[in-house]
Amino acid sequence: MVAQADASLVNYTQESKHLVESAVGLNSPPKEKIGSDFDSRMMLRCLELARRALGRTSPNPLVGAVIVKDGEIVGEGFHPRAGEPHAEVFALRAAGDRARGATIYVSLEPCNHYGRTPPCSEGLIQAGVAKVVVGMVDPNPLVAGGGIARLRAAGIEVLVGVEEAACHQLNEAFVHRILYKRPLGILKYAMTLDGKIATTSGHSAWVTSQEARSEVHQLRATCDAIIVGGNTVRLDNPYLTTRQVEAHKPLRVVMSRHLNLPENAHLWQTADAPTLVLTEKGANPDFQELLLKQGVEVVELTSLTPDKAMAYLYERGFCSVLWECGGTLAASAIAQGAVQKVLAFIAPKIIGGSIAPTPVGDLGFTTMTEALSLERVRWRVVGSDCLVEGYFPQKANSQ
Ligand SMILES: Nc1nc(O)c(N)c(N[C@@H]2O[C@H](COP(=O)(O)O)[C@@H](O)[C@H]2O)n1
Ligand SMILES: [Zn+2]
Repeated sequence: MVAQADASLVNYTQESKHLVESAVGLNSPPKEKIGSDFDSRMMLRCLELARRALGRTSPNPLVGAVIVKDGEIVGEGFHPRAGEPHAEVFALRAAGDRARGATIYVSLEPCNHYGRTPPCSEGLIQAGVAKVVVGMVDPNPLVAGGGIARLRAAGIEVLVGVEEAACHQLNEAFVHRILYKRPLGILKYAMTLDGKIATTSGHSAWVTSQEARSEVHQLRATCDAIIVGGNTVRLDNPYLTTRQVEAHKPLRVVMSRHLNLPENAHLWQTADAPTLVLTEKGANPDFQELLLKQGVEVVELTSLTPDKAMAYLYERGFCSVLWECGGTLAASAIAQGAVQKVLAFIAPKIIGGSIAPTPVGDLGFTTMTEALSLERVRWRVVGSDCLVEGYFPQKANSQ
């Protein structure tokens, strides 16, 4: 039985629930283009700015802002990390007095609450902006349309939904975290044309091309954590780094119930990225001591399952987790609803072998009608390989 994740929309008022459902594409029909071509260009610039903080803002979203006066950009900003000012504040600082009577473009609805920082809605009102163009409604129940309502109540013109799909795409992990109270789980694997991730002897270096492997390093830099099981550490001895000096370094997470892991794994011998081992209460105290001496963090959970691991990483403020595990753990993560998105690199190679490992282990299905179908499927060529991407269906629980 595969778990179906429900978005809990019960914390919203009836009005904000509709706004959020529409913004995040739950229960809503396709929409027409909103705003002019110039509005679209400015919003895409906001997204470009927001991307400068990729991987560094969790639990906060990626947000960019641009201020335009008389057709010219007079201020820009983006949110660099949680605890620091929001994108709008940086843009207002850059624009100074030129913000009065100007239009501000912002990829996410301005906030209207006191969090780690004061409400941007009030900052925009005080700065005297004439118009606010918003990419998407903020699904955070503390905002959820409240920022837009506050600006309109102050007499400011507000246009909502410019390049909404692109704004949503950039913050899909933040949106998922808010709605489902779990990080977005992304399962990534590389397999041959005949569906194998290694030969029968376990050799897997390399299934895909150099270009595909570089793309994986870039993907890692956008995620908060990369998770594997003990088997992957024993068989592949991975580094799980981004290999890029300047990039964000996601937390490397190993799930191991008994800590029957090699003492000299690359993960504990390389300090280039932080490492966390999740285990169960009282597991192998000697090995725990060895890990701690190597600077590896160890956390004992009462029971170690993919969902428990995701619940723990949610509490730590993570928005996105990349599953780079073997087939058995991948099947269990899918079955527990810990995977929402799949990225499959397919190499045009055939290695054969009926016992060679496959990317997803047994899900207990016996008929094709039980197969899990992905939606919003896209594919493109990367080097000599094909990257197929899709999502498991999600639903809103809005009674
Ligand atoms: N519009 C907007 N711009 C930004 O730059 C942001 N970071 C946000 N974030 C929203 O506010 C919440 C975080 O508030 P604090 O940073 O703790 O004050 C976050 O959950 C978003 O809802 N919004
Ligand atoms: Zn704000």
